[in-house]
Amino acid sequence: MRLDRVDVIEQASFKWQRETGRDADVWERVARIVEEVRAGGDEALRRLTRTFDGVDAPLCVAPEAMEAAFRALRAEVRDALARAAERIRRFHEAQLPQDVVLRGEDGETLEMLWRPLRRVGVYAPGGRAAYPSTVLMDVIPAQVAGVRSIALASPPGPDGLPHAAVLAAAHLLGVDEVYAVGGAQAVAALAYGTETIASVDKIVGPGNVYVATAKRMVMGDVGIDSIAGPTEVVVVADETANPAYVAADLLAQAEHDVEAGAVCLSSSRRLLERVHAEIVRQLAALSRRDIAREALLRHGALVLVRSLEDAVDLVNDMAPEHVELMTEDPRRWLAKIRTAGAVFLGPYTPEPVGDYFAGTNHVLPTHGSARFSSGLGTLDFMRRMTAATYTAETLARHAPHIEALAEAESLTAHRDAVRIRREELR
Ligand SMILES: NC(=O)c1ccc[n+]([C@@H]2O[C@H](COP(=O)([O-])OP(=O)(O)OC[C@H]3O[C@@H](n4cnc5c(N)ncnc54)[C@H](O)[C@@H]3O)[C@@H](O)[C@H]2O)c1
Ligand SMILES: N[C@H](CO)Cc1c[nH]c[nH+]1
Ligand SMILES: [Zn+2]
Repeated sequence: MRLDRVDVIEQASFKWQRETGRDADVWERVARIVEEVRAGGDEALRRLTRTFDGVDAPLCVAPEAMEAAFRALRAEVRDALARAAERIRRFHEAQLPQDVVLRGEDGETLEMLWRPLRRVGVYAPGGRAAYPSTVLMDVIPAQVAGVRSIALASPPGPDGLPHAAVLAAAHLLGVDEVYAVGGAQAVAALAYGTETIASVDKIVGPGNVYVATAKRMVMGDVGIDSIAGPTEVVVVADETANPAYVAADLLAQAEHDVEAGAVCLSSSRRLLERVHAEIVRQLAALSRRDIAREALLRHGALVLVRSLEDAVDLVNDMAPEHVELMTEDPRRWLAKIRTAGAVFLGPYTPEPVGDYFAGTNHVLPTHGSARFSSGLGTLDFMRRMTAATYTAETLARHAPHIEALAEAESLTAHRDAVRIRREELR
């Protein structure tokens, strides 16, 4: 999006450019970091932290430092964190699944049982901003799911510690294993382990393009939640939308990262022109205007669509992290949205309510990955396991069919494992 003159583009010429981390340069850089950590352990982590964070930081954060950070937090922030935590916990408790138990007609019992993961690594970003809210979003669903072992990684600031508010949030939630390490090196350490950091079964949490790329790279050796990279918002607005609200919400995501994306789709040229004017006006007063401006120049757009139907089709193709519906009857359009991380309805649900307080999770898939993955939730910290119990009668009834299938696959030992019992039962 250009900011020096009104810039509204037609739907036909809109192509959303997103940095995926797939480009050779980022991929190679991250691959080198991951290999360095695998080969060099703690020593490599310290070296990489010096390079990318510019500090010599001890890896482990002492519980006293977390408690001190919690005590030093402004009372209203402490109160807001506690209230947000309660709301997030409530919504994630409501997501706890039920086991399935099916008693079959031949006497068998078939079960699908949910089990918490044993140990997870959670990432709270900390490069361009501090994310105590992400600590809540990462940790609470894990706790609700019943995960016993949680390791939190977040990059150190100039004092060698993760941001004080991140430490305070960890203390509030009772997380006692915190590492001052960030970026791709943190993901590699959690995936493969070092002398100090024990490897985990799954890594969750958002981060910049290096974090997101490292998660892609270690996936398979450990589980990951989703590709939760630089944030994105698409606002679908009609002529009833307030241009100042639309502009404010685009800027709210643009201020995260120069790689953030912010797009408004509307069938009203007049609305888009007014949004542009509002962006220029509001941007000038932003504390992070340099980041937001760069993000808008690279990944921002005001797109004139033929109709709101077309806007929703476009949303489904883009599969953005966040969608805001600032239209008349937003529920009508919600019903047609199939691929988005999270949707915010109406003029009084700006996306930051979800970032901080509503109780929904703000760790969400970006870069089109909402086509196949979802935002973080309680189920991400659980896995399903099936169980089957046969009686002698069940086996006797099913044996001929199992044996026939085993023979069709030429797996005679399979057949015999059933036959040996059947013969004994005769
Ligand atoms: N999708 C989501 O759910 C979600 C939620 C919250 C935040 N976010 C995103 O998280 C990101 C946070 O980014 P951030 O940068 O502030 O913090 P970050 O913690 O993700 O990244 C900081 C780390 O990046 C590494 N790094 C920086 N420059 C590097 C380079 N040139 N080469 C290799 N490594 C390098 C460093 O190790 C540093 O510690 C933003 O893009 C934000 O939009 C996304
Ligand atoms: N909008 C970000 C990605 O969903 C999350 C966040 C945290 N703090 C503020 N915003
Ligand atoms: Zn945000």
